Amino acid sequence: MIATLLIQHEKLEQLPSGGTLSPYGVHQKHGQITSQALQLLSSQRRQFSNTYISVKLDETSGVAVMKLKRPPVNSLNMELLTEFAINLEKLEIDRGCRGVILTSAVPRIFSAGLDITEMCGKNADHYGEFWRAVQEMWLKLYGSSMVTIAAINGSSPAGGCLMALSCDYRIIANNKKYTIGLNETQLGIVAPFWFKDIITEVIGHRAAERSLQLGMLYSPTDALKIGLVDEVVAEDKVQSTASAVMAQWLTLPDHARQITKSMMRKPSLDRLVTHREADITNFVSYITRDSIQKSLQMYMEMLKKKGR
Ligand SMILES: CC/C=C\C/C=C\CCCC/C=C/C(=O)SCCNC(=O)CCNC(=O)[C@H](O)C(C)(C)COP(=O)(O)OP(=O)(O)OC[C@H]1O[C@@H](n2cnc3c(N)ncnc32)[C@H](O)[C@@H]1OP(=O)(O)O
Repeated sequence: MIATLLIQHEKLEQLPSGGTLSPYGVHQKHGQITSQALQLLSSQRRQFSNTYISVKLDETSGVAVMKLKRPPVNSLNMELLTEFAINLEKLEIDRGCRGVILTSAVPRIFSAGLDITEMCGKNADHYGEFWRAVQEMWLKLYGSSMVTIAAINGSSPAGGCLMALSCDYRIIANNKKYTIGLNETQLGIVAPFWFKDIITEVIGHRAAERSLQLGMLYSPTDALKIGLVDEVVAEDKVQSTASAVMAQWLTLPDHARQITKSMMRKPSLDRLVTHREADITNFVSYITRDSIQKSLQMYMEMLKKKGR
C-alpha cells in the first residue's frame, strides 16, 4: 500500500515551474521517501502546478480539477499545450484519478483558443512543432479514458471550444458576454478536418456546417439550443455542478464506460493518428501562405485595437 502511494506520489510530485517539464521517474527521491509517505497518508489532496496549468487531485473522490492559468486570455501556446498533455498523461496513469474537471483560473475566459502569435511570423519548423503540440493535446484529451468535464467559466472560441468539445460533458456559465464556437472562418482560416469531425459528432451535420462556414460564436443559451453544451448554470454554480455531474458519471463501473467511450471515439482518433504527418505538412503549407499570414496579422491588429 505504502509502496503504491509512494510511486503515485512521485509520479505526481511538483514539477519545476518554467521551461521544459522534467521527466519524472519512480526512483528519483529515495532520501525523502519516509516524510513523503507520512505527508501523503495524512492528506487526501494532492496538488501540483506548472507555469500555465494547476492540478488538484482529490484522492477521496478520484477527481482532479485542472485549471488553465495563462492570463490574460489562456491562449494556447506551445508551453501550455505541452504542460497540458503531460499533466493529463500523469493523471491518466494515476490509478487514484478517475475524472478530470477542466476549467480556467482566469476570470471571464475559458480559453481564447490557439495563441495566434504562434502562427504568425515564425518559420516552418516552428509551425510544424506547434501543430504537433496542438494534435498531442487533442489526442490526449479526446482519447482520455477518464471522465472529462468542461466547466466553462468564460469565453471559449476556436481552440478553446475544441478543448471543451473534447470532454465528455460541457457546463457553461450563464453570462451573455461569454461566447463559444469554432470561429476560424472569421479569422480567414479553415478549421482542420478533426475540428470539423468533432463538432459534427457533437451537434450534427447540418448545425456543424452552418456553424463552421459562418464561424459562429454562440451565447450560452444558444449553445445549449444546438447541443454545443449540455448545461447552462449560474456563474457561481459551474464548479459545483461539474462536481455533481462527475459524481454521477463515476457511479458507473470504469471498465464498461471506458470501453464504450473508446468505441465511440476511436474512429476519429484513428483518423488523425493515421494522417498525423500529412496534417502537419498541410498545416505548415497552409499557414505559411502570404494571404493567411496577412489575415492573421490583421486579426491580431483588430484584437489589439479593440483592447485599447
Ligand atoms: C485547408 C486547410 C486545412 C487546414 C488548416 C490548418 C490550420 C488552420 C487552423 C488553425 C486553427 C485555429 C484555431 C484557433 O484557436 S485560432 C484562435 C482564435 N481565437 C479567437 O478568435 C479569439 C480571439 N480573442 C478574443 O476574441 C478575445 O480576446 C476574448 C477571448 C473574447 C477576450 O476578450 P477580452 O477579455 O476583451 O480580451 P482582449 O480581446 O482585450 O485580449 C487581451 C489580450 O489578449 C490577446 N489575445 C486574445 N486572443 C488571443 C489569441 N487567440 N492569441 C494570442 N493573443 C490573443 C489580445 O490581442 C490582447 O492583447 P494585448 O497585447 O492587446 O493586451
